[in-house]
Amino acid sequence: MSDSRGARMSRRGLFGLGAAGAAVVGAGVVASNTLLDEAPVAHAASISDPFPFYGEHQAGVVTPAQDRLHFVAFDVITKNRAELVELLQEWTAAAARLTQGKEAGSFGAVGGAPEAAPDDTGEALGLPASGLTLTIGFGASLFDERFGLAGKRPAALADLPKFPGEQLIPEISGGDICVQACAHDPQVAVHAIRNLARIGFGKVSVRWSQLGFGCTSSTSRAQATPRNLMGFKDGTNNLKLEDAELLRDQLWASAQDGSAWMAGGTYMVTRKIRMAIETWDRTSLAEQEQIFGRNKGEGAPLGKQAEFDAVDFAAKGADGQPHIKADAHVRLAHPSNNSNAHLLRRGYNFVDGSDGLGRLDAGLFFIAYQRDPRKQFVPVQMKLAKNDALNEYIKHVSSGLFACPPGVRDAGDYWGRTLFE
Ligand SMILES: C=CC1=C(C)c2cc3[nH]c(cc4nc(cc5[nH]c(cc1n2)c(C)c5CCC(=O)O)C(CCC(=O)O)=C4C)c(C)c3C=C
Ligand SMILES: [Fe+2]
Repeated sequence: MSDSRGARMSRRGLFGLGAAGAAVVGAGVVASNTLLDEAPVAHAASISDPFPFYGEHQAGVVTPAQDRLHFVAFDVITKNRAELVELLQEWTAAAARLTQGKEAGSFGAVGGAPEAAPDDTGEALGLPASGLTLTIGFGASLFDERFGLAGKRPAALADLPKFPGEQLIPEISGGDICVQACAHDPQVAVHAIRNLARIGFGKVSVRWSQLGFGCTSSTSRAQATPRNLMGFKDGTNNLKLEDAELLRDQLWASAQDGSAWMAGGTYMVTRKIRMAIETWDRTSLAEQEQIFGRNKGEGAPLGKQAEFDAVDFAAKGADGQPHIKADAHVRLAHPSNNSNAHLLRRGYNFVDGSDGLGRLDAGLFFIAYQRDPRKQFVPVQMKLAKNDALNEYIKHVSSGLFACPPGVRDAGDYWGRTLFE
């Protein structure tokens, strides 16, 4: 393709920042990271700004959770390993551009030859980076015989067991490769996934995807805790980007874990969890609060006053009963009752319309990152599935487990290089 009309154009360069008056987010701490910093993510100065793409870890994990999600799982349809590697390289180049507020390719939506399909789809023209992060993960099914990866499947990528009560739909579960796109503008997140799918035409096909809004977990102490669709603050006792020691211990994989290619990476579990919202809405406030073990207004542990007061599972009320019941969600999920297992939760609300019976098809698209799901998500979820009072109101319908490789170091690197090298 000729470059004659195609001077490099960015969304920004062409159409201006469009960021005037953008809200300031976080605590006003400006992103200051450089390549391969130990703590790669700070806070963008505004919700229009970009987060760095290159670094030791992928962005989109400890990055302060953005408001919108477009998550996609692909099946790889090419059987050719070289073609798959080439696609990962093309995707990486596009992701490096998109996350910085540029178009997917150097010609862009309108700068290429008129007789060729544009190398950007155009719907984000004029929009800023909007805090877009793109995070890739590899599912267990990629590690079969097709690409010679069978010997490289990490032990931590073991299939999840069947949990009591789950009703998984295979068509919206699993996948060879996933990409999590998070941004403050839904059009920017959707544009990114759409362009990755376009670039992957003939090599991958979309298996399933999910839109989300109103991040349901804060991942930084500078963020206010958001609320889930049950109306409760969600993410109060989440792993946060400021917890450096816990992140090293509980989030990032190391070479000593057994798969050297995953050093600096992490494991992502996704669960689409439908809520019986209409039933929940007819449940008394007192019962709702007992189910979670926190109050609805402040998000304080029952028996305490403020959101971040320490939980006391031994404390009892005047009736001699524990403030936080045996089957309360936070009692069952708390690290102190789970061999100190922590999760970095980064989920989103979803409403996929209604079900034709007058009920909203709504819930939580749960996403959790961790160093080893066998020691973290699996035991916690097994306990919840068996005992959680919340189970009366929720149903797990989709599941995913992905190994998210380390970050892309620089423009010569690509997503998954350590796996394919
Ligand atoms: C297996 C992991 C978890 C699933 C699945 C899950 C589903 C789920 N959670 C909420 C709402 C809340 N969860 C809260 C706390 C909390 N949840 C988990 C794990 C899972 N939740 C953990 C590890 C924790 C932290 C427990 C603690 O340390 O105290 C809370 C309280 C506020 C908070 O700390 O985030 C709420 C509210 C829903 C609605 C849901 C499924 C639909
Ligand atoms: Fe929870």
